[in-house]
Amino acid sequence: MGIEDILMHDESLFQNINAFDPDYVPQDYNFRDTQMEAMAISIRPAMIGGQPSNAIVLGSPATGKTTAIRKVFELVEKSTEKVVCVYINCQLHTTRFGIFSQIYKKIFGHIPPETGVPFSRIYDQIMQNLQKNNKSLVIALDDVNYLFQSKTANKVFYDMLRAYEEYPGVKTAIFAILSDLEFKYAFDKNVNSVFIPQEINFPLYTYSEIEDILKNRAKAGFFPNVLPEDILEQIAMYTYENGDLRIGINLLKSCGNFAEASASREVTQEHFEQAIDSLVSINIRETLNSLNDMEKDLLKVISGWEGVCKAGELAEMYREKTNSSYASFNRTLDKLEFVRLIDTKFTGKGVRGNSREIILRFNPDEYLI
Ligand SMILES: Nc1ncnc2c1ncn2[C@@H]1O[C@H](COP(=O)(O)OP(=O)(O)OP(=O)(O)O)[C@@H](O)[C@H]1O
Repeated sequence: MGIEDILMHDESLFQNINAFDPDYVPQDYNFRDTQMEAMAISIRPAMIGGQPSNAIVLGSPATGKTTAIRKVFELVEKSTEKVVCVYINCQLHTTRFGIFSQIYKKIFGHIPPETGVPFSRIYDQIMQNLQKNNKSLVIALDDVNYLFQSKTANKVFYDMLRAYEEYPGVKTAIFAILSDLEFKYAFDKNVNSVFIPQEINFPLYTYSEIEDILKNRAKAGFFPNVLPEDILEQIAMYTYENGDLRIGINLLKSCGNFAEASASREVTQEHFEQAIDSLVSINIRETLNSLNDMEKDLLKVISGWEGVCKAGELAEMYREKTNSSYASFNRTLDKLEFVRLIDTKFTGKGVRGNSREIILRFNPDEYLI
């Protein structure tokens, strides 16, 4: 059956539409060998009865951290039963109980009952099991900054890394993943003395790496000849400029959807432009949803501002409203700029950037803050 027949048959341009899903694990996973090797070096001692080492995994969103860790964990578990690897998303699991429940589930095959069982019992069962079976435990805490927000970071790190004191012979390590590069973490002393991580950096992809990754993804997702080379290049350039690979993967998918909707056999310039338009509004909405109350409050003040919005005047008004410090105002403003909801323009005047002009990057009438 040729491509024409296939298209006539099910009228789809997609060979595998799941290739664009967030949890799709690509077969070709290039450009991250160095980082995956560093992870393997950290875990390797545990495979021969030694102590695995801790790591901080740093990189902007969509630089491949989660995928790399999942791949390494899978390889480790394939080659030994001596190391238990658990991946935990800290946006979903923010409590000590929630996190150890995930570890418990990995070891015992089911989540512990949510009521009636104290944390200490679950913890004890996990550690006893590791001790008895002579297994090490390596956990990846993705978006670990959420544990600091919920004030559980110190407890969780302490429980994990000092387990050997109460359960001699138990070997544990943490891979802490951070995609908010601005985030400065600080632990208590008793955690600092046991959490001495090696740093594993995931740099932003270059243009040609992005193009290569997107080309492979398009190959896995579309039938041949659906995506012309020049559209791929435009998608790669847009992705590179926005610094987020997920945008490119989303764009591929929506280009395909727009092409299909207009019964076209290939993606055209018009479909690409439609895809860009739809993407911008989805992204802003998602970013707005992810803000905390303080960030939303500041953005509301900026949206309602009449005339030119200067940082100094904004700070005063915001601080009056919320009783917050200059430092927290600046942090919040930086965050809004970092997520690209605002731009700040230096005018060269004023102290400490007080005369910076704040410019909204979206139309506030179209979105609910
Ligand atoms: N080298 C690569 N090759 C192919 N696909 C990749 C590569 N790196 C990242 N991706 C894809 O980009 C998307 C984001 O990757 P991933 O979730 O691993 O990034 P991340 O750094 O953990 O992001 P975040 O910090 O936002 O959680 C996924 O769809 C993944 O498949």
